[in-house]
Amino acid sequence: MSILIKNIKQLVQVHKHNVTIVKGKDMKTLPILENAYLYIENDTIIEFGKMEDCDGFEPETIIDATGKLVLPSWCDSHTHLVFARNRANEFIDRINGLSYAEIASRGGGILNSAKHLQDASEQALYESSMKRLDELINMGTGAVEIKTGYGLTVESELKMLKVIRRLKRDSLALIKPTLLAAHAIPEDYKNKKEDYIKLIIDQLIPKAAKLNIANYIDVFCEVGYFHIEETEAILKAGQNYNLQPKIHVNQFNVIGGVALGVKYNARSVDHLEELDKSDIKALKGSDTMPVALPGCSYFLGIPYTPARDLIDAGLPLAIASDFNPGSAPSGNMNFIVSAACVKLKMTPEEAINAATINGAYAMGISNMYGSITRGKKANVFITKPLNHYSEIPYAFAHNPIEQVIINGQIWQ
Ligand SMILES: N=CN[C@@H](CCC(=O)O)C(=O)O
Ligand SMILES: [Zn+2]
Repeated sequence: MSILIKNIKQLVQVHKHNVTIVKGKDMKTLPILENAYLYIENDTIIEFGKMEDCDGFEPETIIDATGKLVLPSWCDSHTHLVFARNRANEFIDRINGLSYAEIASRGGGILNSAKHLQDASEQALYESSMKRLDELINMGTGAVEIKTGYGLTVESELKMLKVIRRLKRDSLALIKPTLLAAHAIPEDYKNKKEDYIKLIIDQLIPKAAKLNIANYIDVFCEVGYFHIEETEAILKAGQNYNLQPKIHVNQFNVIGGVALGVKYNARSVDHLEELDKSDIKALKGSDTMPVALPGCSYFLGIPYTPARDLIDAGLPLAIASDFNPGSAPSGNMNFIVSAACVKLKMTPEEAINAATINGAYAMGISNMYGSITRGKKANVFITKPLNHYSEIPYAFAHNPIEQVIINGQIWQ
């Protein structure tokens, strides 16, 4: 299969050399080629350039992109897209004044999702999750991290990992699985949290490792969930089985999760709605990607991650959807890019870098995804007619996408 996309108004995020992370001031630069072409063979980007140099190709398919833009697909590095039921009832409760914490303390929240997931069959979960994943692909996402964390028993956490494995095998999107058994304290362990942590460390992590079914280990490091020492014990156990940390930190409270993540060489530290100077200091010079989740701030009405403080300190930043039934029931990365501009005060260039190269970095895949570079995977989308890439975040909540090419295939 070979595809030539020609007459592209703007080919966005084009790099001759393979850039795998963009930090600080450099995030303001988004390289583009105007009046360009892109040539794809099988699943790989082979060539790109200016239209005047578009010569000698004999593609099976030609797409005329006159007046349209081409971007690398969004890389969504933080989702919980495997779940059994939505939690629209909690949405109403919050409108009527209950907080996320109050809903959780009444047995709602993550425990509510766990109850339903434990009762659901692997097949039913697979089918509903695949539908959600296809919806994300339609909206321009080409690579997705997916977490467990609604199982909360050995059996159900493994069931989630098996669902994610099937999605990974069957979908054209690139999937990265993360074990998040430490997402909440299950009802049965309410007064014996240490036993649940022991179960994760002694049983679940070794079993998941034996099945070779997860890349990352995650913990909801937060007051009322898992404190620093507990998080550290779980990260250490994961490290023994080559599971790199990608952790939930600083959503509601600053308790030292960022520095802990850096200490364990976390691939990313996610949320960061609350942030202090010591967190920025800890991140400086590390290989850990900070990740903002503006969809969660929007939906819960909590502060937005202070992106300017991070970027202006010379750090990189990724943005992700946090797609989940409780705090962010949308996986639309076009909206996330827009929210990053409007609410996090990121420029369109910064937001697009954060949702492509840096999102890919936060999944450990930026050598193959996140930019238009020769040899990288052919995951791109073609927009509807637009004059400039800044019109994507500008027209918030509109769908800018006309056509998706994923893994070198035209997505219908
Ligand atoms: N904060 C922890 N986990 C999810 C929410 C999960 C839920 O409410 O179901 C998050 O990233 O926002
Ligand atoms: Zn999350």
